[in-house]
Parts: sequence; C-alpha cells; structure tokens
Amino acid sequence: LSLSPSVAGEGQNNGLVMNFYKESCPQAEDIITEQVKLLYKRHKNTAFSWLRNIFHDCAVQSCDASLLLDSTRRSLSEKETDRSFGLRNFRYIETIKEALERECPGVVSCADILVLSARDGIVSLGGPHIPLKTGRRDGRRSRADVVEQFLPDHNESISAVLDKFGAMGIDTPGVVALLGAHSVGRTHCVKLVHRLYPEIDPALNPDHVPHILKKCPDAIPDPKAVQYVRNDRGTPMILDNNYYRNILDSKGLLIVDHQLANDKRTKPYVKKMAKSQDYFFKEFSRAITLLSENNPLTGTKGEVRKQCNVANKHHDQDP
Ligand code: HEM
Ligand SMILES: [Ca+2]
Ligand SMILES: [Ca+2]
Repeated sequence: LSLSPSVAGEGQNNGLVMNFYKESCPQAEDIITEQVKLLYKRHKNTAFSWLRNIFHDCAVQSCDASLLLDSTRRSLSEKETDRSFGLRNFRYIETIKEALERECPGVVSCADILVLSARDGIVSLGGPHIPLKTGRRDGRRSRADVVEQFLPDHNESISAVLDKFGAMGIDTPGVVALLGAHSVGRTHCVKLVHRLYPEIDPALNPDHVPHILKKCPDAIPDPKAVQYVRNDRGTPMILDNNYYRNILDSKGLLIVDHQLANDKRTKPYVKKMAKSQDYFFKEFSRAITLLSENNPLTGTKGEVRKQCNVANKHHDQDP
C-alpha cells in the first residue's frame, strides 16, 4: 500500500503546468512569441492590449478567455460593457490563433493564447520575462453580468480595489505593481473629463493640466473623435517604473492612480517601486503569475475554441 506520488506534495495544484503543449504542440509557445513580435512591429499598441487583456479576462471569474467572446442573441459580451471601454486589437488575437490552428488544429486554447501573448507583450514593452504555466481551457460563456462585481472602476476607493484583488490572492504590493501597467498606453477623455469639468480637480499637478486640457478640450467628448491622453508622457511605450514617479508627482490620470500614491497602505510600495525598477519587476512578475492562475478551467472542463470570438458549436454539457 503506497501513497500515490501525484497526491503527495501537490499542494495547491490548480491543474496548470509549465509547457503544457510540450507533446501535443511543441512549437506552440514559439509560434505565439513569433506572432506577438511580428504584430508588435506592425502595430505597437497590440502589446498594450495583450497586457490589459490579462486583467480584464483573468480578474473576471477565471482566465477562460470569456473576454474574447462576441455577443450572441442570448448574451451580451464582456467586451461590450462600459468597463471594457477602449479595449482594442481583438482581431489580432485571431491572427495568433490562426497561426496555431495551421500548425496544431484544435489544441491550443484561447485562454492560454491570451495569457502567453500578455507575457510576450510585456517583453516587447521592455518589461520582465515572466515564465507562466499553461493548460487553461476556454469558457463557453461571456459574463457581462459579473464584470462590475470583479473589475474595479477608475474612481473606486483603494479599499475596494484591494478587496477585489485580495479575493484573487493578490496582496497590497502585488496590486501596486499591477497598476504599474499604466506606465504604457492611453486613457480616453471620457474617463477623464470628470476631473477637468466643471472645475479642475485640485489633486492634479497644475503643470500637467494644460496638456490634459489640450487633449480633452470638451466637457462632453465627441464620441466619434478618438480623444485620449497618454498614461505616461515620459516613457509612453515602455513598461518601466516611471508610473510611480508620475503618481507621486500627482500626474496620475485616473482617480485610482492618484489614490495609490496617497493611501497609507499603498504609498510605501509606490515609493519603493519609484526608486527601484528591480523591485517593481519582481513584484509585477509575482502578481502577473497570480493573476494568470486565477481559477482556471483545466482537464475536461470548458473546451478548446476553434475561433477565439465564438464558442464551439456542438456541445452537450453547457454550463
Ligand atoms: C483598479 C484597477 C484598474 C482600473 C480601474 C483600470 C482602469 C483603466 C482605464 C479606465 C483605462 C483607460 C482605457 C481607455 O480609455 O482606453 C486603462 C488602461 C489600461 N490599463 Fe488599466 N485599470 C486597472 C488595472 C489594470 C491592470 C491590473 C492592468 C494590467 C496588468 C491594466 C492595464 C492597462 C493598460 C495596458 C491600459 C492601456 C490600454 C491601451 O492603451 O490600449 N490596468 N485602465
Ligand atoms: Ca474571464
Ligand atoms: Ca512608461
């Protein structure tokens, strides 16, 4: 009578492993890396999207690619909710998926593509290389109805933000590090005008205000004109610790960014990350790993989608 080795010492196994596709599709991770690089060459902002996707998919219940599904007659997609405003480049996820389908049809899940593209996008942006596990399967439904419950909003309190991330096992320095993603990309004026009109939020650095006002000249932005401000004016294309210097200097665009630098629970970590890029990268890597392992579907749960924007047709066990 002996204890099965797979039971002994497995601890908190969530079913994910390093290099899950080693036998079923040995080239999978290389194909993703190559596609992410090619896309980045043509459209730099794809890397911002891959980074933002991991938050918007993994934080909503599970890293199950629910974010990528289109609306159907029966359900509204997560993509179409207000929290998803500004998400872009979904069609290039399909480009990556098509490259994988050519090589190994039906093998690599969209959930793993989403996570690994974020990993490789982070490298394109000058961030750390973070080894991540695979073996996630794709959910069958997009859950617009639970988005607000899981994803903090831009003007939410730090307590609420810490609670929501805490529920995924991400602690305070982890949250501070993840928000460092706002060292790249942009914010549309619709998310900012409440800090500018009718009067300017006194918490904003007066030196930064003219620039924001120039980019967002109207209290009600024209929905057709794509008006936005870059999150980090200093190094807008680089995932570095400049974000922390910005927010300490009251140049954070969102209320949450500003509060992160002022709340007594988060400020010490903000200061430490502003000083040390190494510390930021270390915490960022740890937190991205936790986020990427949030509640995955593994084994025979879910499915491997053929196309990332639609669930497969034939299925007998709809959840
Ligand atoms: C409290 C948590 C967070 C809130 C409230 C928040 C909110 C926002 C908002 C409102 C925007 C601007 C969208 C637009 O106008 O186009 C944005 C952009 C962005 N966010 Fe976050 N975010 C949070 C956390 C995160 C995390 C954890 C990540 C990734 C790890 C992330 C990555 C990004 C990126 C990369 C952009 C730029 C996107 C682009 O330029 O296309 N955010 N965020
Ligand atoms: Ca999800
Ligand atoms: Ca930057």
